Parts: sequence; C-alpha cells; structure tokens
Amino acid sequence: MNEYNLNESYITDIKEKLALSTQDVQVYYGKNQAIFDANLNFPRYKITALIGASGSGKSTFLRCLNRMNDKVATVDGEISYRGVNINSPATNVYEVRKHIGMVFQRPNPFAKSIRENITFALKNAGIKKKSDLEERLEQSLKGAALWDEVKDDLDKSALALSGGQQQRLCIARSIAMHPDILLLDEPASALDPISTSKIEETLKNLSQDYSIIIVTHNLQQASRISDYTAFLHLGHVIEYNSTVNIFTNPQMKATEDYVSGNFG
Ligand SMILES: Nc1ncnc2c1ncn2[C@@H]1O[C@H](COP(=O)(O)OP(=O)(O)OP(=O)(O)O)[C@@H](O)[C@H]1O
Repeated sequence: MNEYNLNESYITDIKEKLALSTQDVQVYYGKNQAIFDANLNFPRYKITALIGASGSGKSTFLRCLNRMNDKVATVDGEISYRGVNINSPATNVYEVRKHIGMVFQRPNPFAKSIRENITFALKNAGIKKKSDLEERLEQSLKGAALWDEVKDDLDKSALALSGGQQQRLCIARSIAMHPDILLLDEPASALDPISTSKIEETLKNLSQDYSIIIVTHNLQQASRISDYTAFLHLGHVIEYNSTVNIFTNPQMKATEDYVSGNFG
C-alpha cells in the first residue's frame, strides 16, 4: 500500500453561504480514533460528496453531522449549524434531526402504507389537519420523483415497492419534515443502474432547496452529481475542493492516485 503523509491536506476555502461546518472533529470508537481533525465547511444548496476507500471514515463522519454516532462513538469538536454547536450535549438531538435528515444505504421504509410512511413523523410532530398532511404527502413524493408512480396506490404497503422506489420513498419521508440538510449514506449502492440514475436526478433537483451531503463509493456518481468533494484517507480529510478540481486537478498525491485508480 502506498504511504501518504496524513498531516498534509488541501482544504479549499468555501466562499458561499454555509449550511454546516465542522471544527476539529475527532471521532473515537473506544480507543481507536476513526476521524482526525475534520474541519469542513459545507455550502448551502449544493451537493457535497464524501469519497475514500473502505474504512476511510466516510460514514463515521457523515453520521456525526446529525448525531447518529451518539451511542456508538465519542465525538469531540464542534459542528456548527445556524450558529449553534449541535455537537454539544445540551443540544436536543431530535430537534437536530428535524433540520438534518438522513437516508441510509439500504432502503428502510416502515412496514406500513406509503401514506403512513410519510405522515407518521408529521403526526408525531403535531401536524394533525388532514389537508396539511395530504399536501405534505404530495409535495414530498413529488420532490422525491415518486408521485406519478404511486399516487393511485398510497394505501398499499411500502414494502411492495421496488428497491429504487423504496429508496425514493425514504427520501420523501425525510424531506416531508422540511429539513435544511439531507445526509445520504451510499443511497444508491444497493440499486440497479436505472434506479441509481433516478436517485441521482432526484438529488440534483432537490439540491435547489436542500443542502446535500452524500457518501459514495462510486466516483462517477460523485463527479456526475456533486459540486464539492472531500477525499478521506484513514480518517483524515486529505483534500476538499470543487468536484471538477478533485477529478481533473487534484492537489494531493493520495487524491490523484485514488481518483485515477492507482490507490492501494
Ligand atoms: N460501530 C463501530 N465500532 C467500532 N469501529 C467502527 C464502527 N464503525 C466503524 N468503525 C471503524 O471506523 C473506521 C471507519 O469506518 P467507516 O465505516 O466510517 O468507513 P467508511 O469509509 O464509511 O467505509 P465503507 O466505505 O466500507 O462503509 C474503520 O476502521 C471501522 O472499522
């Protein structure tokens, strides 16, 4: 395996409005440190991809951004969202997740109807009026490009949908809560190429209204859909730049090797 200097990095300065930023984030699983000094600024209404080899810490880092690591890891440092350090123990985790939603690798709809998958959390959040629920249902299914396929089957089980449709339902479930930021952990890796391209198109459209951070193994996917890309190696953010620069003009040897397939 090639040896790279983990203390050198190239992190571009984001001049746009920010959705979220991390300062000196360190993550430990017991005594093992999985993320080292992550300082990243995520721009608003853009898609940022996290790339890197297996075990480089992409999912660990993503999961910090809406406190999903709370019970499994120790996360030090600050994660700033609208002027608040959401990594502080004083911050209400449920409140954080209303603003920062997450979609996982495997589609995980509830074993309920399509309608209930969307309305369940809304009802829990206090939205009771039928017309409001119906409006959110339609809006979010349209946002996830699923409405036309399911509008006549809203009371059918979500589990009867295809994998790709289930994943778009999970995206709809997330956006129904009107979050600001959407985190996605390899949302298309379990899907066929047609479903993958539908998800990519959906995310591109959603980035007009949401700030999106996506973990992907698929370098073509990162270059197709993201505006910025962070390359992680062994828990270190080695390079962060516009996606065009990461793929055509990488500043660090490790990034160059990774994007050109000469890594490892
Ligand atoms: N729940 C956990 N407990 C202990 N160690 C973990 C846990 N989850 C991840 N790790 C370790 O943290 C490091 C980073 O793992 P992580 O899953 O974040 O990497 P990744 O880049 O997302 O990998 P992949 O692409 O394979 O999903 C690895 O060394 C992994 O073994």
